[in-house]
Amino acid sequence: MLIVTCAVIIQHGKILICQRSSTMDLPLKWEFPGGKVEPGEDDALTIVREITEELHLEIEVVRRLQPVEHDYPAFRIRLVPFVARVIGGQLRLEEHADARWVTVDELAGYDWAPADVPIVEEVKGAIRF
Ligand SMILES: Nc1nc2c([nH]c(=O)n2[C@H]2C[C@H](O)[C@@H](COP(=O)(O)OP(=O)(O)OP(=O)(O)O)O2)c(=O)[nH]1
Repeated sequence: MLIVTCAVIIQHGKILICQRSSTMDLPLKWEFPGGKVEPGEDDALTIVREITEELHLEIEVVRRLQPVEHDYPAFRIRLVPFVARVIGGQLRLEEHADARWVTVDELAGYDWAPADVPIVEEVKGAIRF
C-alpha cells in the first residue's frame, strides 16, 4: 500500500487546493498537496517536507484528520491528511498545473482525485474558520 500525506492548508479562511499536472498520475485532478512517505520517515515530517519542495511554503501541522484508504486500478493508497497553517515562504509551484485559495463552499466545484473525496467531505463538515 502506498502511504501518501496531504495538507489542508488554511489561511485567511481559505483552503489551498492544487491541480495535478498533465504529466503526473491522475492528470489534472485537484488534490490537497503532499506526497509519499519515505521509508522510516515520520508522516508529520513528510508533509512539511513535501509542501516546501512542491510549493515553497513553510507550514506547521495543526492537527491530523481521518486517513482514507482507496483502491485505484493499479495500486492501493492510504491518504493521511493534516490540517496546517502557513508560517513562512511564498507560494511558487514546482510541479502542479494550478493552485487556488478557495472557500469551504467552493471545494465541491472541483474535479477531485477520487481518494480525496472523503477528505473534502470531512473538511466541509469539521473545519471551523
Ligand atoms: N499529493 C497527493 N497525492 C494524492 C492525493 N490524492 C491522491 O489520490 N494522490 C495520489 C496521487 C499519486 O498517485 C500519489 C502521490 O503521488 P505524488 O506524485 O504526489 O507523490 P510524490 O510527490 O511523493 O511523488 P514523486 O514524484 O516523488 O514520486 O497519491 C492528494 O490529495 N495529494
